Amino acid sequence: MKKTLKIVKVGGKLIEDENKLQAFLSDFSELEGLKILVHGGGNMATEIASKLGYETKMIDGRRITDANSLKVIIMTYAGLINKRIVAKLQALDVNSLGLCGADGRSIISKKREVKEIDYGYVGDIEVVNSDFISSILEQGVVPVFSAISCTREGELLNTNGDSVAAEIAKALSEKYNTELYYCFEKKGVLANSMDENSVIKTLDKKMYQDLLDQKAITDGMLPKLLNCFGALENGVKKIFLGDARVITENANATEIVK
Ligand SMILES: Nc1ncnc2c1ncn2[C@@H]1O[C@H](COP(=O)(O)OP(=O)(O)O)[C@@H](O)[C@H]1O
Ligand SMILES: CC(=O)N[C@@H](CCC(=O)OP(=O)(O)O)C(=O)O
Repeated sequence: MKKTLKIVKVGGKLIEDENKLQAFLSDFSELEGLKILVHGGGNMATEIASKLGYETKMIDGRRITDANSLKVIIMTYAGLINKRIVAKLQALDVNSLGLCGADGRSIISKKREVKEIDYGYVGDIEVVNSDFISSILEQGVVPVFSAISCTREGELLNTNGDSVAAEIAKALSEKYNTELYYCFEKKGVLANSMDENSVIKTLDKKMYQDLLDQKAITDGMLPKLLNCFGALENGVKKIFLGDARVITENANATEIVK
C-alpha cells in the first residue's frame, strides 16, 4: 500500500508576519507522516525590489520577472525566506532541507515562451525529480522548496509557488497517495470576495467555470485554482485551500473535487 504524502504550500502573506509564520510552522511540525513544504514570498520580494528602486509588475497573479527582479527573487526566496524557515523548523525538531529547483536537479523548467505577454525569467516546470525527492523523504528529512526552478542549461527561473507545489504533488503521486494543501490569507475560496465568510466548502469544475465567468476569481487565485484542477486530474488524491490552520483542521476550508 502507498504511504500518504502531504504537500503544503504556504503563501507569502502568511510568512512575512513572524507570529503567523511561527504558529504555522508549529502546526506543520506536528503533522504526522511524510510531508513537503513549499513557500512563496511574493510580497517580500516586491518590498525588497521597491527599496532597491525596482518596480514590480504582476499580470493575473504572475510576476513579470526582468533581470533585476530575478536577482531579488533568488536572494529573497532561496536565501532569506528559505533558510529562515529551515532554521525555525530545526528548532521545532523537524529535520528539514532547503531546496530550489537546481538542488538535486529537483525541478527542471523551461523559460516561458513569449506569446501575448513576455513574463521574462519565469519557468514552466518540465520535470520533477521524484526519485531524488523521495530519497530525502525516506531518510526522514522534510524538503522545503522555494519557488525557483532551473533550466537544463543552468539558468535559475522564477516559478509560481502554487505551480511548484502542484507539480511536486503530481510527480510524487506515482509513489505516494498525495494530498495538497494551499495555505493563504483567506479561509478558503470565496464566492464573493467582499464577504470573508462566503467560503465555498466544495468546489467542482462546473462551479469553478461559473466563478471564472462571473469574474469572481482574480489575481493570485487564478494560478492557484488552475493548478488545483490540473493536480486533481493527474493523480493527486485530496486538495484543500484555506488559512494557516487548514493543515490540521479543514472543516471550514475549500475542498477541490472533480
Ligand atoms: N474568489 C476568491 N477567493 C479567495 N481569494 C481570492 C478570490 N479571488 C481572488 N482572490 C485573491 O487571491 C489571493 C490569494 O492569492 P495569492 O495572493 O497569490 O496568495 P498566496 O500568495 O498566499 O499564494 C487572496 O488573498 C485574494 O486577494
Ligand atoms: C512567476 C511568479 O509569479 N512567481 C511568484 C513566486 C512566489 C510566489 O508564488 O509567492 P506567493 O505564494 O507569496 O504568491 C512571484 O514571484 O510572485
